[in-house]
Amino acid sequence: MSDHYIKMVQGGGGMIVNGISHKEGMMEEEEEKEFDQQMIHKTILVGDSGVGKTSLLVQFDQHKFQPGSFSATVGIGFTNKVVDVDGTKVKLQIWDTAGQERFRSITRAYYRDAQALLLLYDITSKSSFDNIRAWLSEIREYAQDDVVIMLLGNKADSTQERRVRREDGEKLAKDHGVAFMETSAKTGMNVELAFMAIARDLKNKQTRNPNDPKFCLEEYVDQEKQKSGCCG
Ligand SMILES: Nc1nc2c(ncn2[C@@H]2O[C@H](COP(=O)(O)OP(=O)(O)OP(=O)(O)O)[C@@H](O)[C@H]2O)c(=O)[nH]1
Repeated sequence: MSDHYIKMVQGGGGMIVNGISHKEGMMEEEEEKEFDQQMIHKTILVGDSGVGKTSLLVQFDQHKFQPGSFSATVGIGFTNKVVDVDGTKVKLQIWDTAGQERFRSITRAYYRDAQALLLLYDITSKSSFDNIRAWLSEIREYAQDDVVIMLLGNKADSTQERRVRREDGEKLAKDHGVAFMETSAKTGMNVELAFMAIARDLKNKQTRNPNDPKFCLEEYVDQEKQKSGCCG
């Protein structure tokens, strides 16, 4: 799988991207047996450089945040994560893409295999928010028609530096028919919820009986946010 990386440091059995150790990308044979291949879902993180894609994934996977100097992702890498949705194990294969323009053609090549996309902007960066429309049209052009999309306004902990109002994020998401929440890779706010909502939607899509009511990601996200009493 290391071919998928333009530049990557191979560490003992694992993979290192941006100095952060990712879990072994290839599934172990034993682990693979446990999973119905149909239940492995490709999810891609996209958005401008610096919005916090790698940090979000590290927070979800390792419950860690590494503050300090920013090192842009080069190429693309992935992390496997198993989550439990109502007693069913769902495997998310989460691809962390490079936000820099020069890597866009690589990112695009991964869209068509993606079942879900987490599209991030940084609430302290107006330009990252303004670019969301362009990201969405690119996604519509290259990804599958039924891809699950969630818009995330990251760095919600940075209240002093906020440049994008939550209402504006909500409106944009609504206009494009996608789910929305604000997250913080730093504090962990809504990080688990975002990935769990995606996993639940993907699982429901797959196991749904034609007579069951259709799962609505946006409604589910809203309900969960209310339950947790969270604003984001
Ligand atoms: N305060 C705060 N800082 C964050 C958060 N998420 C990421 N950062 C910081 O933002 C910078 C960029 O984060 P990355 O995760 O590397 O961004 P990226 O989107 O992966 O960037 P590319 O790899 O270039 O596409 C780093 O300095 C992080 O520490 C957050 O939720 N809150």
